Amino acid sequence: MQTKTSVQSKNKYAVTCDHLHFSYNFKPILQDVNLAIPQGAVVGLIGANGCGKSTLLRCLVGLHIPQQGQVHLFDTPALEMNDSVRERLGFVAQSADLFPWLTVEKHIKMIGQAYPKWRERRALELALRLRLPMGREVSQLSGGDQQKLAVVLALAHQPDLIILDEPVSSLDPITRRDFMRSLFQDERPFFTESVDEKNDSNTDYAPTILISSHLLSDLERVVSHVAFMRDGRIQLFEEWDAVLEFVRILPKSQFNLPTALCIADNKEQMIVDIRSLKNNLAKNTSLVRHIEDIIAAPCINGLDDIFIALNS
Ligand SMILES: Nc1ncnc2c1ncn2[C@@H]1O[C@H](COP(=O)(O)OP(=O)(O)OP(=O)(O)O)[C@@H](O)[C@H]1O
Repeated sequence: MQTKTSVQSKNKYAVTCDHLHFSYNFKPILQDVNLAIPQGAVVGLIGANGCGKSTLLRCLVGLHIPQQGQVHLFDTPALEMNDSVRERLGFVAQSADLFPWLTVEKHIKMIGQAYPKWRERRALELALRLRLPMGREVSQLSGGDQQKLAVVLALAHQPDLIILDEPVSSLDPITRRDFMRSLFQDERPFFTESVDEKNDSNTDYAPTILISSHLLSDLERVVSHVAFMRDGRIQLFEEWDAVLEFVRILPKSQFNLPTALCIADNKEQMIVDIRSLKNNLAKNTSLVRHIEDIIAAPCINGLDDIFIALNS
């Protein structure tokens, strides 16, 4: 399983975003988005409908041009991506971008011609494992099968950065579980497992993965990091283990801390990180009285807890 332990180095980023702003027809969608995703991280991008997740992902891969700010993929500006960076990227948009008249098998064979590192055999294996009907044209595939094919195509050139925009939204629960296991929970990512390629020199392949999904229980099993968006801003970007250990959701009726000390708040609750509260103890005497109770407050149970607190 690829976990936070496979995050290679905090100093090496697969993706950085600096003060990104994006508007549709003067309507601001992304507002001062900053992100630095370490290489090897598996990041869950989470947020309510319409908060800007797809827009952000499209800015990251250079499909949208931000009005302000910069995106870098492996230190190259996204808008100046050359073929060598493009080959390191696998992107699956929310609606699959496929040729309706081509079969599954033809897609796998044809798309490969554009990539020097294309693993056709592995792509065929994954397609079979996901029970894709190889001889059927895309126009006759279900929405879920189209999603699966788009992911197979995005992974087959062994990209170093995989960006998936709601890749499992049309899959039934059993297929979804198999699919997530194929991608994340094997000993190594699926594409390095092929028996006939056991001697492949690239056995440490651990791509950086950014995946947006509303299926939070699926995400929390596989992510090393979480990025929560609200109203076009990144509200929280953190290692998932650190969130589980240090984040508390507190009732305002019991604790009423200054908003500046919170990650976010709603009418009834505050989301806090006890590490930053501890750093502020010297400046805020009322905190001193509360800090032990705050530390003793229950940890969060899952991504649902934060999602609900951020969006209620
Ligand atoms: N082409 C467009 N023109 C104008 N507005 C758009 C366009 N595409 C998206 N928007 C608006 O931008 C906002 C963000 O949309 P986006 O698709 O990025 O949200 P999202 O977080 O991915 O939502 P969801 O979870 O529903 O997929 C929404 O208010 C949406 O209506």
